[in-house]
Amino acid sequence: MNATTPLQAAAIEVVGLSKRYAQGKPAVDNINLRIASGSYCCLLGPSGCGKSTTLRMIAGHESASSGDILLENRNITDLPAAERGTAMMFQSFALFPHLSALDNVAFSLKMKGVDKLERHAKAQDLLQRVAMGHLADRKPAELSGGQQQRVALARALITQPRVLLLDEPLSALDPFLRIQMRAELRRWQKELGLTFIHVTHSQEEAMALADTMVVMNHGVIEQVGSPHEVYNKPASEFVARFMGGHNVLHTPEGKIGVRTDQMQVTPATSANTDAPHTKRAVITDVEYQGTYVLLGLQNPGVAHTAHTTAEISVMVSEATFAQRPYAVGETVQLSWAPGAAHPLAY
Ligand SMILES: Nc1ncnc2c1ncn2[C@@H]1O[C@H](COP(=O)(O)OP(=O)(O)OP(=O)(O)O)[C@@H](O)[C@H]1O
Repeated sequence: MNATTPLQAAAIEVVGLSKRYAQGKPAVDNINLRIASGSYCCLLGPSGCGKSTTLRMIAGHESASSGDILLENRNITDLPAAERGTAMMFQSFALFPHLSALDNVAFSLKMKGVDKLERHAKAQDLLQRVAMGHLADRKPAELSGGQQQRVALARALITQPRVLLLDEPLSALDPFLRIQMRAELRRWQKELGLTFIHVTHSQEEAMALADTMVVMNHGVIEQVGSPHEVYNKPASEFVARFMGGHNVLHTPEGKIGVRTDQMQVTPATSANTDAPHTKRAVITDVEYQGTYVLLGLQNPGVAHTAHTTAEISVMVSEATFAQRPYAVGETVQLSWAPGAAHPLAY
């Protein structure tokens, strides 16, 4: 699939990019992608889908088997990592524990042989930019998670990258900190006006952060779009199921996706069978979730045991459910507005 973001200039363009580690299907299989300059792009997909390999090839930490990578129209495919104009921020920030914030930020300049006075001045300047100037002498263990993230950001920025690459930067954090940190990442990206490419396996994280989501599976791109587009119009059964909140139904017109909150439940009557945009189903689970009740349903005639998993889920508001509660075993009629059904390509 060709994935293009029109109008804006591309910071990164990937053309026919593949990575083959061994015999068999490539880890990344001939992908095409344009990432708009100044945008927040999330590469998303299940474990093993090829998202980290894609990021590592952009970073120059992995060679491409074929294809090209362009950064602002410059072909960087075969350049060493340090000459590409990209920088990487790793999982849980990967700061050196024995170095101060200042020395962590100055580290890559030290490796390049920049003298101490100059590298410290540059590092201090960057720490000030991320509101950490006053804590430059602290070691990572003496900083909060949020402060560590800002040091990691300053450390990545010291090479003046055009594109910042983030490999699951939040995955090792506890859930509360993760939500705080992602809001901060998003703020810094907008403030710095840089292009961020962030790899995650979390749909929620990608939806919260991305201007553009790239959903990958088995080494190929399944869909590219804004979180709203991807969530509301999943292109394939995989995307609908991976994003969650959707039912995949087989209709005479083909496979469709319908959001679980856009299906209505009514008691089954003999009058309402077999109409378009409706389906008979039997309730197998009733889960109270607070503001809504989640009904699990199965096709009629399927034997229901403790091991049966619901084929269809429907969210009913608490108030609607209170007006007409449903019980396990009850046969109901599901219906949806024609506009709520999205055709799935495969
Ligand atoms: N160095 C390697 N040598 C051989 N195979 C590899 C190597 N790195 C990755 N792979 C394989 O390539 C495929 C894609 O891996 P990749 O790490 O890109 O996936 P991912 O989507 O980032 O997964 P995760 O979320 O688990 O990190 C997987 O099948 C993986 O086993």
